[in-house]
Amino acid sequence: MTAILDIGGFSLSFRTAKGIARVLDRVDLTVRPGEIVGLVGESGCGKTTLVRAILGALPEPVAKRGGGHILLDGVDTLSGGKAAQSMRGRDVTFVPQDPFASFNPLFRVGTQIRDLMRWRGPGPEGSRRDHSRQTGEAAVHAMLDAVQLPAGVLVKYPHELSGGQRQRVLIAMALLPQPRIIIADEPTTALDSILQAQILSLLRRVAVERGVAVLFATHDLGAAWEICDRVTVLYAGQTVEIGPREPFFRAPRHPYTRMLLESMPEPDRALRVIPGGVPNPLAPPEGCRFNPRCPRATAVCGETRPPLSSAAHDHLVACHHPWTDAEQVARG
Ligand SMILES: Nc1ncnc2c1ncn2[C@@H]1O[C@H](COP(=O)(O)OP(=O)(O)OP(=O)(O)O)[C@@H](O)[C@H]1O
Repeated sequence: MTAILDIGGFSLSFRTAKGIARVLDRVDLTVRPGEIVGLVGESGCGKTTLVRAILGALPEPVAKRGGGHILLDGVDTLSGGKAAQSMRGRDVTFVPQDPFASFNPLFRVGTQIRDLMRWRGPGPEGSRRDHSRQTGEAAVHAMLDAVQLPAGVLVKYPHELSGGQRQRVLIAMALLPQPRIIIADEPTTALDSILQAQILSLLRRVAVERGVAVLFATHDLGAAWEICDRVTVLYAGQTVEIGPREPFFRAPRHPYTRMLLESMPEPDRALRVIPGGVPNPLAPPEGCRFNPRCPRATAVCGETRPPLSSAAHDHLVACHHPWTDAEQVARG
């Protein structure tokens, strides 16, 4: 199936006062139509930078594009062309991390939703994009219903809603333009764990019902397990593993993925941490960027970057010494 989002060999650096920060290094990632893909990695691995690049919202002129491509439905999102601009907020929408900062505190929620509909709502009557006022109102009410909010939220100010309600409104706003893909950057980080689970299952349900694809950036593997069909792991700006949810969590191939999974808190087990930290992109290690922290690293890992290669069906890993099936079975 042709990917709705196709990122291949994409590199990006930032010019800083201290030199060039090589933040993304030949990243690969795809999202197929209707699919929910997790973009996972520790803080500082480049998730937000990649999300901004997909949205065509990089800080100019400090961001410098390297090689590779980001194609959204075949359109280069960083081209600055009309096609890329008109996709933003329509074919691709965004659910941000902080639900409060994303609203204007001076206007009622309904006003902000109607403004969005005016600029990015569905178009001519009968088409996929229908601009008529009644249809717009009906769509807003249907969407509030889908995210389980009463119509009364429309007359409230953002500060009169709870964090969970604000995030539900933002999900409704991301769905209203009938996008092909929603980009969600840590959408539940600001919420407590019970609300997080509720919002994630809501996001999954409404996306699946409407056939909308989701790219879900998170540092939380538990959250990825909750809602994703596939997971892509980014480490220090490099794609290290891509796999379907079940085999990915049952038999991770990359040592980083495995250690990331082991570092998830579990009852009756001491917390395990990955020693060291994500490298500074001003001076990243040669070869595989995880090699200084990796217990399986050998000389080749510091010399040559391993290509992404097939580990199992639809499961790719970029590692010179990936976990094998036999090792997974022996380790349990
Ligand atoms: N405008 C910028 N100029 C220079 N460096 C930047 C800029 N924006 C991000 N970076 C650097 O890029 C790297 C990746 O940051 P990014 O925010 O994309 O990571 P992340 O995985 O989203 O982390 P987090 O989960 O903490 O947001 C970091 O080292 C960060 O300092």
